[in-house]
Amino acid sequence: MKKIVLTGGGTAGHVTPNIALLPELKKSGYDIHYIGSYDGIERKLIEEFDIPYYGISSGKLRRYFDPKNFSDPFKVIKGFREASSLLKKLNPDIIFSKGGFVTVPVVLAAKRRGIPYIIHESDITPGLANKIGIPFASRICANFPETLNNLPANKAVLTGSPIRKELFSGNKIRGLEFCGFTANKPVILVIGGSLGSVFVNDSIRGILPTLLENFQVIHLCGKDKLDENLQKTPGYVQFEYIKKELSDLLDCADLVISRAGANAICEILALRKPNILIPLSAGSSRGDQILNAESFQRQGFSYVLHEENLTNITLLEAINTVYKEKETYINTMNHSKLLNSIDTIVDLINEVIEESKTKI
Ligand SMILES: CC(=O)N[C@H]1[C@@H](OP(=O)(O)OP(=O)(O)OC[C@H]2O[C@@H](n3ccc(=O)[nH]c3=O)[C@H](O)[C@@H]2O)O[C@H](CO)[C@@H](O)[C@@H]1O
Repeated sequence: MKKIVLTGGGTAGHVTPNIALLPELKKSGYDIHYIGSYDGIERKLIEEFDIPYYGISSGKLRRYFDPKNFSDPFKVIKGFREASSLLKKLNPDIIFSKGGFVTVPVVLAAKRRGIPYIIHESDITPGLANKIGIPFASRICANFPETLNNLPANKAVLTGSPIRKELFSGNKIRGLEFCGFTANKPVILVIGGSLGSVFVNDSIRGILPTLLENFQVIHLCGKDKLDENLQKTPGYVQFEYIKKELSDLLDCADLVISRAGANAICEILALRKPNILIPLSAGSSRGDQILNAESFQRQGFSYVLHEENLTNITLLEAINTVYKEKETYINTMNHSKLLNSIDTIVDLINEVIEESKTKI
């Protein structure tokens, strides 16, 4: 039986593509193991699936000053030792790394032990963790065609991002019932990224009374970001994070307002949802979401509202415009080609294992 270790974590965007691969990997007969951090979101998300999970120490690598910069490198070294002894014990045929800081010790340990690994990059420009692993990776999967320019041509493959199959089988009625909504008013689904976004939350809550005159609002606001004062507002529901009901909520949404995390926007596109993207600003990140959002805007899939331009007025205008022009957006999205990412990635995994056997 072939053995694979999946790794990725820190935010859900570094985990849900791994989850999307699970059914196909199981069908292909893989013995699947997961390495994540001791207490990251990946642990909670993976624990629902029947696969062994191993926690390791994880330290963040930052490009800016933070007192933790003194302690985190030691965590990475500890994580490397832990990953190395885990890989010795598990002896997998291959590792699939979805990115996030916890993957750095794993891919470095894989390199040391001569275990081949594949990296997947969801964003247009590779994140720091993936950049560290790229030079020794057997293949690098890219989500955006633009990313190929930043990757070694002999290893880069355009695969798109694996999307969980169950997201395509949502049910509108179930979604409305789950929220206690009626079918009389259109529904806006707000997704502030997997961790939630204070900026997006405040922006939506700031226009809520006006919004609720014409819409019902489902708000995925992130852990510890519920607003108790709004709990009983008719036509408004808030959740910290939604797992299995997400497909139903997406199905009943007439419009989605979202951060521009690479996975969320690919899911929104795949489900043909008219959308407004509010990318995380360059001041708080490397600017990856701005590039993701601008790519979608150029292709006519999204209306983009940058943080610096967002006011109550511009947000309401954006909502009214996109809702009015929703058919145009849907038509444009209908012309986008959905890549068969899951099958392509599983084929690549098989290919790299075969290659590694011939090298021995
Ligand atoms: C702050 C930060 O570092 N954000 C990065 C992070 O975002 P983040 O983790 O938010 O990633 P994405 O938006 O790409 O993916 C979020 C995933 O969580 C799922 N989901 C979300 C909310 C919910 O309630 N339930 C649920 O299942 C979405 O369906 C999606 O599959 O990784 C992305 C992919 O590398 C990057 O583009 C983002 O810039």
